[in-house]
Amino acid sequence: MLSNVPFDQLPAYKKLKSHYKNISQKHIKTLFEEEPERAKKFSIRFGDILLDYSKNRITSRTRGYLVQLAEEAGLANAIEAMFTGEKINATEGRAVLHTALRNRSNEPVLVDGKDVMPDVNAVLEKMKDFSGRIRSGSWKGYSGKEITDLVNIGIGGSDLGPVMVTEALKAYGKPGLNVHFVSNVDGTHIAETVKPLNPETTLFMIASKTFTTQETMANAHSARSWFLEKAKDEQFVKKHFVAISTNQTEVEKFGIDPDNMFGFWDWVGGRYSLWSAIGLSIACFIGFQNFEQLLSGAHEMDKHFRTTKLERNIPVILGLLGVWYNDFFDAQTQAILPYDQYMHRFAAYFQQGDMESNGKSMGRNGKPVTYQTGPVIWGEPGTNGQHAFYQLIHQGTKLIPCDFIAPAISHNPLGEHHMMLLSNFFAQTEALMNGKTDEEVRAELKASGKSQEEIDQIAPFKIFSGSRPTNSILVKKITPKVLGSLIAMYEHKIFVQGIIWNIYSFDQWGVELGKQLANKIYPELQNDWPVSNHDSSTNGLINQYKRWR
Ligand SMILES: O=P(O)(O)OC[C@H]1O[C@](O)(CO)[C@@H](O)[C@@H]1O
Repeated sequence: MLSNVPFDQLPAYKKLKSHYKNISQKHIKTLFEEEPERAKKFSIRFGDILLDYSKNRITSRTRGYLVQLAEEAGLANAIEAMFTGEKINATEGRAVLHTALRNRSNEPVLVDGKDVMPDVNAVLEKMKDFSGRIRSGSWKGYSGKEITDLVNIGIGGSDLGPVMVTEALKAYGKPGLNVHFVSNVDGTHIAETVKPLNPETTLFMIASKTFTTQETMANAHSARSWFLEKAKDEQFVKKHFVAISTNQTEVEKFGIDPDNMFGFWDWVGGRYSLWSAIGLSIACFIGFQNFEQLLSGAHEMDKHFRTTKLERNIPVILGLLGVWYNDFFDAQTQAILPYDQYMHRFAAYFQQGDMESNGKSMGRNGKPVTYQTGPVIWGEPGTNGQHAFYQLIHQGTKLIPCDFIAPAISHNPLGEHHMMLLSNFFAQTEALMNGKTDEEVRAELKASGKSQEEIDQIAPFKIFSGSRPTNSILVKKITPKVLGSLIAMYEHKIFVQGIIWNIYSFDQWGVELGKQLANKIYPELQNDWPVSNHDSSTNGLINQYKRWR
């Protein structure tokens, strides 16, 4: 059982409130002057990952109070409850066991008294066999040709993880085997994706936990029609369509051979499912061995999370820092900024991971929370972001805690590119911390030959307050293993915050209302009669649409 005490009633919350008053005016630069060895004190090394969180507005005392907060929120018990298959997703009555999917130790994990590992391993074996056949060319299409193009059709958690990972690990992709992803119900997505493809060499993976999601089923049916236009014979569907789902009945209804179905279980949340059969496109693209490395990296992070004391525990520290800014500094957002072009979908992936998990306002005690919960997650790769939105991070009125992520070794060591990229990575966190004082600005302007009048006019605009908090996550190289650890690190960070905020992180009821209303409106669009049963705005928009279409 998870505890359910509102976070602002925990004793450490009050301590942090008054501590905040003392520390909030202190510049991070001053903290470094007071403690020149901060970097050592506030960094954690984990294999090929180094987290340096010293450029934050914290002291050892802050960390102590934050750790106390985690203890009082019952974090240690909650971690055990998750790993041991307790039904901590109480509003859906489910266990939360994405960690079992990557449990490389193979130690039993029980749900309702049954070890899930044999089933997990059986699906992995099936994925190994299938991905091997696709990659070797022994899986043939209906006309005897090898498969060259895989199209994953899914949305949300059945899309974002595979998209992000296949992009992040593109350097490991098999030449000649292309992966495509269709998610949007906008017909443009499927139409543009299949345009250059040949049905003889294309295989569709219909990825949907429920196999009832409107977008995915519409796209799957359109893909089937596109395929049959050329293949003609329904019998060929089984060579070109596989399903990834928990719902065998619906899979069979669609006409997919149950032999071509890859199962998973209700204890795998959609946004935590890339480790399951949902990762089939990943396994095909980077190869099963690399997929296993991805799982291993995540498993290593799981062990770290489960066994390391809280003040040395990476996901715990990241989670607590997030709480510190979200609830004491009133930061509204959190930026994730990878200095790695391959990681360009990483922030988008964790938009779902974090915002669908912790975008909740009802406490586990059934009462609305009286404090801020999940932040808005956003970000783009550096250095592109620098030329787009960093202005606001440096000089805007909002406090935006940022995670900077970069690999020391590039997959494309082209001339000096990587050194240039990393000089920006290092420079940005330093600049955000130090800022630029009035004095420094004036000295600079003077040195450039400006008159006193010009200096007085321009100086105020060139001042940077600094003290803008960042975490630096420097990794050796983005390998499948390192990526697996990074993803698991953020997953557990989200978990830590959900526990502290006393909310349920593993349901997503908020997505339902929009779905219900769309289903209600859809039949109203199927005729040309004006509607009058909604509010005047919705009626007006629907009727204008009907006049224009
Ligand atoms: O895999 P399914 O069942 O098609 O659901 C897709 C997505 O829809 C959601 O339920 C809501 O967006 C996500 O949690 C899930 O990842």
